[in-house]
Amino acid sequence: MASAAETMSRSRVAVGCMQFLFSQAMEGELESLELCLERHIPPHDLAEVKRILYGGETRKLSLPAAALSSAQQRDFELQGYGFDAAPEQLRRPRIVRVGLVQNKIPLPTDTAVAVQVAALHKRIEEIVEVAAMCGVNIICFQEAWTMPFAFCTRERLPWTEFAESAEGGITTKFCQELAKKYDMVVVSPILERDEIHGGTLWNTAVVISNSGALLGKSRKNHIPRVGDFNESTYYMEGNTGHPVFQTQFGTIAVNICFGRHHPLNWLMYSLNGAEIIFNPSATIGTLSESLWPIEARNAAIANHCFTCPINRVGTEYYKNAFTSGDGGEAHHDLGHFYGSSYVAAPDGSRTPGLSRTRDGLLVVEMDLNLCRQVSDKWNFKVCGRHMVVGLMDLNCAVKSPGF
Ligand SMILES: NC(=O)NCCC(=O)O
Repeated sequence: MASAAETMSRSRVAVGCMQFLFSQAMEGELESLELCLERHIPPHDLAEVKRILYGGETRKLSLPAAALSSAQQRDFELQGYGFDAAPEQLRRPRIVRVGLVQNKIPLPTDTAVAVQVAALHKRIEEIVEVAAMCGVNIICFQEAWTMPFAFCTRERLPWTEFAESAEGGITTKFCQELAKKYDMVVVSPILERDEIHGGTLWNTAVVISNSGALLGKSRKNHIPRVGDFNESTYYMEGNTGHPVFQTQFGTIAVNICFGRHHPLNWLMYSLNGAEIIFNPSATIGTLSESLWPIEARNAAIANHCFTCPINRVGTEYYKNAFTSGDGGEAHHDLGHFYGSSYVAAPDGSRTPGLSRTRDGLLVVEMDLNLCRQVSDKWNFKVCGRHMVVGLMDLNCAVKSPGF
């Protein structure tokens, strides 16, 4: 016969699972802004609406039938778009395909840590396989992709057990295998435990070359202290500066989630040479959805580069209730992660977003020559450089008022 404690713990797990299934099935959320526009705007106005809202209709990529049917079987959305540049006399086009992955957590948050990580690896593996069929050269996953976004709870265990070494952890090894197998650069944002520096935690993107070699890492440099985003309970602002990574397919950088609210952050990655800046995120509708279409797109315009914001999807349920420290009721979830991953180009145009509710892979082909072409036209970065020099002067003036 089961003891009272066993019975209680079994029924708690059952309640957790039921609530998980409930939240997965009952979101009642708008599926996507674009589908809504397409459904309700008369066809003769739609092209003009898209031109005004998105900078025109982005070229649709024709993706392999096998990829489309695999995505359908595996229950995720697959969309593909292309950005072109003008032909040049001295430079060949520099065509690259990027893949953005957004996904729900496949298991309830109270499942054993190793089982959750394995399920996420499996889910990502099946999406990456489809990305490879679509000719993706660089793929990026969502922020802290190997775990639920549990920082809202402020609990230590079991969440800190999801942290791994950026250099030798099982997730980095897994991504190195994927990179080699598919000849693909992999950007893998994880919760990092830095074992050789006191076991500290960081929110880190690991960048792996298409050969499988580790190119380096970039740590989140702005940490939210807003609503239930209690991340500074676990880690502080990163200490890796604004690194860029030279890959076979272009120079890339990773500006993790909250960093997208800071225009100077994007500017620094871009001044260091980034042509594509990924922004793996975890954010919710009530907090940031009206900012989402603006910030990364504005960064692409201001810095003459491509930007790739990625957001997770779904509602993640936690067994123990937590509060927002604002006198409100204790609750069991952070809110709805609204997906809507997209790519913005330096000329200000952008792709439609992926779904607000479904797992998805966005494949985007881009000609990196567009970055310099737009830069030569608008020259925003020349003015940006003056801004940085100006700020440095200001800093000196404050430190030594007689300056
Ligand atoms: N993950 C994260 O930094 N979220 C904060 C909320 C936001 O930046 O929209």
